[in-house]
Amino acid sequence: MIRAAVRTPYLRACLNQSRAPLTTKFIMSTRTIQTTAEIPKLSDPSLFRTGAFINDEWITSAEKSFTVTDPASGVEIGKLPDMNAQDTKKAIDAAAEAFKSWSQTTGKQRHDLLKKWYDLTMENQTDLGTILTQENGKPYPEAKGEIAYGASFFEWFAEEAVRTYGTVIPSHIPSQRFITIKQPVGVVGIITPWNFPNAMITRKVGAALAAGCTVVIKPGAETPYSALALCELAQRAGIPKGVINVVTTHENVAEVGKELCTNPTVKKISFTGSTPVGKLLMQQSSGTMKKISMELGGNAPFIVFDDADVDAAVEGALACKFRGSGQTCVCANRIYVQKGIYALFASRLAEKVAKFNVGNGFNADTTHGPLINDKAIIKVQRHLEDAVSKGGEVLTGGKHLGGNFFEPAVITGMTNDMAIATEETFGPIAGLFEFETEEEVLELANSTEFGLASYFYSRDIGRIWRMGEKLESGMVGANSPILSSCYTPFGGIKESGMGREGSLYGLDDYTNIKYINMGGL
Ligand SMILES: NC(=O)c1ccc[n+]([C@@H]2O[C@H](COP(=O)([O-])OP(=O)(O)OC[C@H]3O[C@@H](n4cnc5c(N)ncnc54)[C@H](O)[C@@H]3O)[C@@H](O)[C@H]2O)c1
Ligand SMILES: O=CCCC(=O)O
Repeated sequence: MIRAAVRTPYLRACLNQSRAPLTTKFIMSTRTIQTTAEIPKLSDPSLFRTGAFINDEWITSAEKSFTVTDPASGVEIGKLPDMNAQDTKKAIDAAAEAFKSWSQTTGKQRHDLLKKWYDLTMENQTDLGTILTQENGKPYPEAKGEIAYGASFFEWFAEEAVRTYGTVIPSHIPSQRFITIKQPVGVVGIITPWNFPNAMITRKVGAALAAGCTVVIKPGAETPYSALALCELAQRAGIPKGVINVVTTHENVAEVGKELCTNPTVKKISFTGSTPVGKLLMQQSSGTMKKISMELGGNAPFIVFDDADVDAAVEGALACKFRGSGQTCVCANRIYVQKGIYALFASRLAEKVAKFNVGNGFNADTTHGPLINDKAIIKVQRHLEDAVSKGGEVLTGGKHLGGNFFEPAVITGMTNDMAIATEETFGPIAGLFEFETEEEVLELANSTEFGLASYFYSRDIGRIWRMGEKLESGMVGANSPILSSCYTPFGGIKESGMGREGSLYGLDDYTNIKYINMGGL
């Protein structure tokens, strides 16, 4: 148990002379957090697999192994083989062999298997949620929610598997006819992060398998057990040998990644993670001209106009900024609030954030879990200290509570020279910037190399259209803080990546269009 008192000494009466008087008060909080908890027993312990999964075999030994730890307690969860380029090559070969028959199955056959996988995932939702909370730390209800979200991609893409329609193109030459068909690209290399250990995999693998591709997955080293549990269920669903392979690694990640990107048998790389790693993988893949999908970092603006429903905007900011303790690529990073409601918004937001219960994700009253590791703690501390050193004021939170726990914070008086203005925090700090006009905030919102998600709150229909069209991001939430679903296209522009996951577009990333010209008629 860790106790932390947050004492903030004073409040400026106004943010500065020209601004509206600030009625916001600092929120004093004394938090007692529970870092340990009883972990529920798995009703099916065989879901906790202790080996990598290659060609339908569980591989428990390698030259080296790595340890996976519970980010809440620091307790070791288990060890897994730290695989290398040679192991990766074996997985690629297995996937290539399996592709020969899997690519020839009908859409209906793939539908049935994906649907079975979906059913098994939902039947085991609680156990999968337990594994996920243990390795990622997110609160148990949120983890079980992720399992349902992740499974929805199996269901959606099962239904899409039977709809990979081609086209008939009206001919301009009497003796010829033109058609297009969609074909699976081949073996896909999939690299995913730790923040959604289940859903970041399912939305790629669901689409890949539905299209007729086979896969080699490299999950986040912090959260590999969720990926392995999915493989156990895929095996039970009857998905054939070699169609899904998981290479586990930590220390050898660079060589495993390089093998996936340079091996000519792999025809596509689908990556979710940071922009610098995404750029490296693109460079490495260029030699074999692979098809690429990149779901990369963000720096989402969250804009609240004077004409917004302030309560809805506060609730939206709470959900959008603090989901997964701020460790979500689509989390609000820069919160812009118009001058007339700045103080009101700040005070209401801080009041709610002060009531969050930080702790071990398995405790029933925990609303926000730990960050993933000490690197994440160091980054949020750096962002907070940088903001404070440049004049930002912490209304609530901002303390390192020990271990990987950080007290969710609200900071006012944010300025554009602060790190949060340009860097993705990926943690629980809500920094509030004040603005005056729509033009000004639009320019600020778009002044980033990222373009994943943007959000705004307004009740002016003209403004809703204008902002929706002018914000430079792949996804925009207008009075809506959560964008993700299997039905809608997820993805970014600019340095947030390329490609779309989920939705009617999701399968396209895993198919090639072939044009066939039938002449001599
Ligand atoms: N756009 C999205 O859909 C989305 C979703 C989740 C996370 N993200 C982004 O991911 C980042 C946080 O995740 P992270 O810190 O795990 O990112 P990361 O880029 O460090 O790691 C992501 C994955 O890449 C692997 N990796 C790291 N170096 C590699 C290399 N040299 N070769 C091959 N693989 C390598 C990691 O082991 C992990 O599996 C944030 O920037 C976040 O915005 C984006
Ligand atoms: O972290 C990025 C993905 C989050 C989501 O799918 O909503």
